[in-house]
Amino acid sequence: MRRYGKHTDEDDIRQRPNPKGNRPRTSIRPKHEDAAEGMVLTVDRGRLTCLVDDRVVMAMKARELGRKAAVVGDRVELVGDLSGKKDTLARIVRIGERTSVLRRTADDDDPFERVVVANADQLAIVTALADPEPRPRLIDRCLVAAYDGGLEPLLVLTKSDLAPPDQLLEMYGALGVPYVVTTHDEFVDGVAADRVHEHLKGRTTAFVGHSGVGKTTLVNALVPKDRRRLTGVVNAVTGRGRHTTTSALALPLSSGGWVIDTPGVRSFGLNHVEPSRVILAFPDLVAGTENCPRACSHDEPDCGLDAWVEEGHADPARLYSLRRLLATRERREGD
Ligand SMILES: Nc1nc2c(ncn2[C@@H]2O[C@H](COP(=O)(O)OP(=O)(O)OP(=O)(O)O)[C@@H](O)[C@H]2O)c(=O)[nH]1
Ligand SMILES: [Zn+2]
Repeated sequence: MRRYGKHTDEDDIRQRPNPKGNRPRTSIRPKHEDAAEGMVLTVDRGRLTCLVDDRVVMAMKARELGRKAAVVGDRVELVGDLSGKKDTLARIVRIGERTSVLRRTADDDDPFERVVVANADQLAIVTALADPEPRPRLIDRCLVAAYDGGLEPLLVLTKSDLAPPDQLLEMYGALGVPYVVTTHDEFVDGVAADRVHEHLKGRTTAFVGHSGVGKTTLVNALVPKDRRRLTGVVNAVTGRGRHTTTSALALPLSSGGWVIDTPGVRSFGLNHVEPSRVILAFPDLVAGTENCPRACSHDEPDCGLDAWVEEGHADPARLYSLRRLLATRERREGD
């Protein structure tokens, strides 16, 4: 169902098969040769806050871009007033090719995938070890979204003062996902932020998490207020110090990387996911798909991976993990 009336700050993409299999032609160039490059920091009802050099510039999408929306993390080209002064508005005339896309589908039967964040290298999946209880299926779904979109996952397990991480770590051991465990006291003395920061240096990391897991506590510790002011992000967004939009928000790290905070998620629709993209995150299994039927879901009786693993080419635990992740594409109650 298309909700034309409802504005979201994410990029909706209609899934249309392309019968010729060729790439769609783009209608850009040769105009705007003098356009400046920038990065989208946040989006609020069609107004985009962009970083151009070291200035924060408000912009809107040029009509010529059509339905394609710029999202947080997009590299864009802008024309018009780029001074960043109050009440000025630039125009985004080009959206650069994306190196990665964090997508979600609002519901699994929603034909529209939404790009939430573009060009992030890493997806930090923030999960509390208690209060709220960890939800492994939500973690699995986030992992699938990361693998599908070309982001490397990082597990951030918070509130270890309330419950131990052993069980979760065992569950994700075979996947080899890097992880950090934090406690309440470590936030107070700054150790937690430093330890997480080690994984973020020079990279762009999107943070996702269920409401209440401690994501805000973590992001605030990683990007203190004075750093936010450095790029004027806080004032530029709402003037109220806390962004209240449906959009993600890019915040600069002192190490040169970016933290992209996303609104709390309750679910993570995976309608858009392609098993053929997910398996690329399992390089030890890719060679075993040679004997798979065409468009194999890798979770069906004829899948070639069973024989491959039986022959001892790969660890059965890895195939089990892959199948568990692929199975989360089917929605169950509580997702
Ligand atoms: N015990 C304990 N509590 C924590 C820890 N980190 C955060 N909290 C608490 O957990 C609660 C939720 O933290 P937030 O940072 O607001 O969580 P959030 O994920 O941003 O949640 P929303 O703002 O609802 O999206 C707060 O009361 C924090 O003080 C921790 O390591 N241990
Ligand atoms: Zn297969």
